[in-house]
Amino acid sequence: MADSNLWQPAVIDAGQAGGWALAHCRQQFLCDARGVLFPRAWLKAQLPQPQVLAEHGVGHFNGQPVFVLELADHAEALLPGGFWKGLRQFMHEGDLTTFRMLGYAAQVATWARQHRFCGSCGGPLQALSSERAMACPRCELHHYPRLSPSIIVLISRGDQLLLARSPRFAAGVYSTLAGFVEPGESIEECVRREVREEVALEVGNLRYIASQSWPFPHSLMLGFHADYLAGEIVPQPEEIEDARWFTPDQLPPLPAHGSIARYLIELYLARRSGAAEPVLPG
Ligand SMILES: NC(=O)C1=CN([C@@H]2O[C@H](COP(=O)(O)OP(=O)(O)OC[C@H]3O[C@@H](n4cnc5c(N)ncnc54)[C@H](O)[C@@H]3O)[C@@H](O)[C@H]2O)C=CC1
Ligand SMILES: [Mg+2]
Ligand SMILES: [Zn+2]
Repeated sequence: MADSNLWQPAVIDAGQAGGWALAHCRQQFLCDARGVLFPRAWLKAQLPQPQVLAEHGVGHFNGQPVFVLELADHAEALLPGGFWKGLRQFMHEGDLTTFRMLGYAAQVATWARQHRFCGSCGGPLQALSSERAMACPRCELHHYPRLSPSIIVLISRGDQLLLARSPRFAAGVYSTLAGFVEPGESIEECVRREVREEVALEVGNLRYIASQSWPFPHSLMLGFHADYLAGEIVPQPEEIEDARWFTPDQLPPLPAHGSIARYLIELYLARRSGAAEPVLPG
């Protein structure tokens, strides 16, 4: 279980001195033998100035302020004994408090990297100290962190579950269907559209189950269960390599523990068999 008192997100002015620093670049964090948090003044003294594209206060760890530095590239020589470690690896290692802190810092840092200039007028942006936003002094537009709502759905037909493979998955792994919400649609419409697009089936009786922040790089997963209504599976070319009905006693390799995909599958199996329900971390 994550200790919610140990890590608390907050907006902190980067003009403030002291605290700890994280160094991020494209979903990876700089580490050394001591870990991922560095004394901030010390770390900044090690880094050549042009390396630091942005700096944001992201919250408090154990009561101390934490800042994230977005670095231009993955140079390891920046730090004696330094190496880069991916956000996914932190997730797999299972230290939930650290993963929540790094997931949040990665989203802020990625957004900061991509919002140094105003997308409307092209002028340089400035961080606000009152809220998490980049403001344009020239045209007064405020740019907020980017979130991409995405649906994820477990479909069942009697005793069977529909699971599918994307070519991006690890060998052998099958998962629930997922996809980004599009402008103008409700999340229920999104579930029906994604299922139609990816496997050409019709589903009904949608039940919202749970949500999960998915910082790869900025998704918010909205998890559903749906019943099969009609159709034959036709996998979407390019997106879906294979999709099949599986019975609970013949399941393929499943997505990683901690993912909402895994949770939706395990929750359904637990409810069917009367076993203890799994817990979605977060
Ligand atoms: N936490 C979990 O258990 C799982 C999370 N996911 C996440 O769900 C999200 C959506 O799943 P996919 O099947 O990849 O989506 P999808 O079925 O909509 O297809 C992906 C395609 O959508 C387009 N796209 C990329 N970013 C977009 C955005 N922000 N808005 C709209 N379209 C975009 C691209 O063409 C991309 O190839 C991804 O972030 C994925 O990592 C997916 C499965 C499990
Ligand atoms: Mg998809
Ligand atoms: Zn502007």
